Amino acid sequence: MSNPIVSIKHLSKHFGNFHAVQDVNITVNSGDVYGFLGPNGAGKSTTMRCMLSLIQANKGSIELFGKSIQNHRSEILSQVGCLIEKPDFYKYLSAFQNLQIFSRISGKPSTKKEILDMLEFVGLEGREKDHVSGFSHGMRQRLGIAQTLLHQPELIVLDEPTTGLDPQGIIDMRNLILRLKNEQKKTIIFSSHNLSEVELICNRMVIIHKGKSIVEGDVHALLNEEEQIIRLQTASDSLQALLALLQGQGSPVQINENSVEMSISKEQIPRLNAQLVHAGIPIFAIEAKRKLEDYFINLLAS
Ligand SMILES: Nc1ncnc2c1ncn2[C@@H]1O[C@H](COP(=O)(O)OP(=O)(O)OP(=O)(O)O)[C@@H](O)[C@H]1O
Repeated sequence: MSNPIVSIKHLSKHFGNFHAVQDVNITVNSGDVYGFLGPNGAGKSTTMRCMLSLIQANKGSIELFGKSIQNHRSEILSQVGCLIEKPDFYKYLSAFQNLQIFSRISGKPSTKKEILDMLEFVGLEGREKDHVSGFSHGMRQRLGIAQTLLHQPELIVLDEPTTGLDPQGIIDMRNLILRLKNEQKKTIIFSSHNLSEVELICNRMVIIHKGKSIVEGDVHALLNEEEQIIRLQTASDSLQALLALLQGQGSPVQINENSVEMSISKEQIPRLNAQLVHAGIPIFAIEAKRKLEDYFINLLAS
């Protein structure tokens, strides 16, 4: 197996007495679209900042492209494009002029054609001469991505790139990330607090909660678990009959006045359904959630 692009081991970062990140472990391989998933304040941005050496970690090792960020900072960062904060532009200059200035500052000036191609790639063709002041939030985010790509980095790091975007903007951003992976063969790390977003575009992910990496791995392996949580809703006067029928089938998670939540394997669900019909127990709804989904929803609530 090839060496990981990013290897973070036992990373910790505190601000005064507050432990923002504690013993986080992350491995990102070449070609991954890797999701940092976690609720607000979980420690995603802090982990990214440490990873890019924008802030100093207190403990742990961080290697990108097989080299320590501490010892090879500029060499490593020349291969990374990042959008960590809201991108800042010269509002009264055009999209083209902004990219031209950034590419000159980066020390690797792009040609006119390269800048126009980049604007086309992010879906801003035809808007290159327009002032950024007239751009929507989604257009600015895409221009921000164009800026991160100008120096042809191998790794792209995006901190919550869909936050604040309207539904179309979110779809555009997701498609752009997938095109970066498929057409440009980039490795992408992005953070989100939305499980379904991570599921849609990532092949690997880590869940970060209260500064700790809780689960890391292949998105489909983590989400397509056979074990499910189902919620059966019945009439309150049928609850006892329902509980009696469920005895010995899976393990109850929660019992309410007119519903039961239980953990059960996927293939048991049709048989249970048939038994409920046969016993004449009125069921108003059966909802199934994957265990990780349930787990993540509980994390958000905690
Ligand atoms: N410079 C700082 N000084 C003090 N506390 C900080 C600092 N930066 C971050 N924190 C705290 O560390 C915790 C983790 O913050 P972080 O921004 O990494 O979370 P996040 O997962 O990216 O959340 P969000 O989705 O809200 O951006 C938060 O409680 C935050 O208030």
